[in-house]
Amino acid sequence: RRSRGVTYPSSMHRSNNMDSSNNSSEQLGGGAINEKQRTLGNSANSVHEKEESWDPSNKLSHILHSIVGLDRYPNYLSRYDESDIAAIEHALEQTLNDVRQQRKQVLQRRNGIRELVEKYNNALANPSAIYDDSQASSDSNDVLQISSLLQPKSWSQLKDVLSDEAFEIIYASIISLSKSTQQTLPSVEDVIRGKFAVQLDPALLEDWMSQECFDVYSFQLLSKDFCSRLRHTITDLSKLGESSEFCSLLLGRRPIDFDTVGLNWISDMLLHMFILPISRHLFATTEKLLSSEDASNDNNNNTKDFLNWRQGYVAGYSANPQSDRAVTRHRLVPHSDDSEVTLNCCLGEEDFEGDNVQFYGLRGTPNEGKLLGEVERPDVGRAVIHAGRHLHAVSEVTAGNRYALIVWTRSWGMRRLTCPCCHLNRRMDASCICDSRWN
Ligand SMILES: O=C(O)CCC(=O)C(=O)O
Ligand SMILES: [Fe+2]
Repeated sequence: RRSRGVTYPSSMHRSNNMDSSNNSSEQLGGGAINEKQRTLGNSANSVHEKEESWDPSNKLSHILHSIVGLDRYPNYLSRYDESDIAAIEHALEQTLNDVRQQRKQVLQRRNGIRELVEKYNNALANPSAIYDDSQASSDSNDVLQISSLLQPKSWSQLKDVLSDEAFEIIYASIISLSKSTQQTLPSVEDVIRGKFAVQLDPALLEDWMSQECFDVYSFQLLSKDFCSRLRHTITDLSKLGESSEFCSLLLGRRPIDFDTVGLNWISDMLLHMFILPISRHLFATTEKLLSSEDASNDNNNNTKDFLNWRQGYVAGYSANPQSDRAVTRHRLVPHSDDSEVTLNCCLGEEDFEGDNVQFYGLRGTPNEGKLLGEVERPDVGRAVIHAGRHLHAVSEVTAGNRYALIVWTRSWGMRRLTCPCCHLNRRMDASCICDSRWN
């Protein structure tokens, strides 16, 4: 397999040999993001490295140059000799093969997880059925749901999910907004799905939220009971996932994605009720999600659209990683997320030790790479919210298991303006090669 990006040197953050390049997502432990070694410090893949050959299969920058060239110039390939053209074709074919292979694996895995969840639901309804293969499964076109964690249908059911503060703030804001616009109180379903745009008064945020360090804020979000039910559901699923019927799915060996296990409502709820309205005040201008004019205009309703993609999952850590408890890592190396704004809520367990979330500054700013602060062992149900480009790490867990609910969000509107590198560094003032002005 080609090795784009694996030539970086190890740094102080990567002294543990658990992070060696063969640490794929199927192995437990360590703190790697994926099998590629990445560092916060100077990369060897810099102008100082004298390795000058054209190698689009192994150098990401070379294949990116080809793709941009193909898009920009007519007859772009005419400037290459035949073997160089073959090298581009080969590199793109490898990428296409990666897409095809991953697509197949992703679809197979999702179907397998659907069966697993259906079996789990059957077992909840009839505890002796867990090993009974004769159970009829539901129609695969049904919306997948987990019967122990159904989407709240009423405001009083939502109250059981959220912390008291979070519920009061959301409920009061929705009542006052529907009164001022003379609408009837929306259904919880409409708010969860984003059909009713929640707006939060900045004065309420000031009372509710604390600043943990530069550009990182924390607040009570979920009820302890809900966190415990979610944790148990995740560990029950991963336990069933380790049975011989399902172990090839590697369910508890990777962070468990809410959409694949029928818990998509959790990601939707957190996006629409909290991340969007909070980001409008805290991140809209710094993360260039809205122009400063739009951000200060209270009547604009862009809030609904400015973050329009989300992925929610549970990440588990332990001193003793175990796939049947969905605790996959010891720690997590410094990284930025492929997200504009990230929410991270502590789910417990109650007695873990270590696992502080450390913040190392925003990419593209003078503080990049400097340790700015740490969030130590928050209360269960307490969340932090930060820009995805804020470098962060999770220190080693020294006792117990620790689960975190993570939601990543993106703005495709903003991402259409820049290439990934300008995007990550928020270089919106420069004319990016993706911008139509660039010629
Ligand atoms: O577990 C955490 O607290 C952070 C996880 C994280 O940074 C991530 O999944 O991107
Ligand atoms: Fe992260």
